[in-house]
Amino acid sequence: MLRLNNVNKTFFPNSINERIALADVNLELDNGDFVTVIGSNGAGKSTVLNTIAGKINPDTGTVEIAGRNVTRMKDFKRAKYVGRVFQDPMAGTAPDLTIEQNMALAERRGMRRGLAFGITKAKRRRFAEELEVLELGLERRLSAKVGLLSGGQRQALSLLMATFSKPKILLLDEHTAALDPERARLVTHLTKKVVEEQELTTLMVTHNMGQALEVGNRLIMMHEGRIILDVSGAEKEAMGVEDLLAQFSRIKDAAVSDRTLLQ
Ligand SMILES: Nc1ncnc2c1ncn2[C@@H]1O[C@H](COP(=O)(O)OP(=O)(O)OP(=O)(O)O)[C@@H](O)[C@H]1O
Repeated sequence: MLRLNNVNKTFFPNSINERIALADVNLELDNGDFVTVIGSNGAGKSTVLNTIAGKINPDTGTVEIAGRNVTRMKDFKRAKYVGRVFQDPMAGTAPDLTIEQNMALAERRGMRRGLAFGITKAKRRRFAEELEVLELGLERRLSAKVGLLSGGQRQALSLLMATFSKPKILLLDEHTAALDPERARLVTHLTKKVVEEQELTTLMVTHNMGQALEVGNRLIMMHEGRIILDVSGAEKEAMGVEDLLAQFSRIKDAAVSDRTLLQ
């Protein structure tokens, strides 16, 4: 479903500010894989997501989504294959538009832009049904401005909107990091539910080790632009936070990110 082949990315090459963000990254995700990504500061986690989304062009290597080489495809064209939720609850939704207007826009993602929202009765009913899944009562607030929602409600809505057009790959970029623990738990729960129900292929960056172990069927750890650990299935299930910390301590000079939460 997703394939990164020998992807390299260096920022400011041959200068004093040179940063090797990705060094020969090879990664293959099968249909329905839910992979959590952890790593040290500057390990390259966001750069991996940006490369898949087309925000960053790799220097060398290729990106394939659903068997198609998208390496040089512009990000807005790739948007129909890629759903993404960011850390900032403000990033995924438009605060001055209503819930239903936001959803109508999300539905048009990857299609020709137009200003008309075209919200019919049938569409409104469908949006309400989609929102019911979240169990937050948002289905009764379709005409409320999104700016009035809490951070957790906005992230839940962003998650729903990101998965609207059945993306080939869902990218979650520390999407619970800015939420308080209770809301983070709620959004984590919703993430599991949405990903399972829609059988989405998902890559989730998190700085929370407990969360990285709790969700998904596979976990990768990055350090200095490389994937240094890749565990799945029973091996992942058997792992605890202390095992991840032990992995970090085995790497010379590596320290867990200073934002790391153990659970
Ligand atoms: N747009 C950019 N311009 C210059 N350097 C960048 C850019 N984006 C990332 N880098 C550098 O590339 C390296 C990898 O950064 P990246 O943001 O992918 O790491 P990360 O694993 O997401 O880190 P963190 O957990 O600290 O957010 C770092 O050295 C970073 O400084």
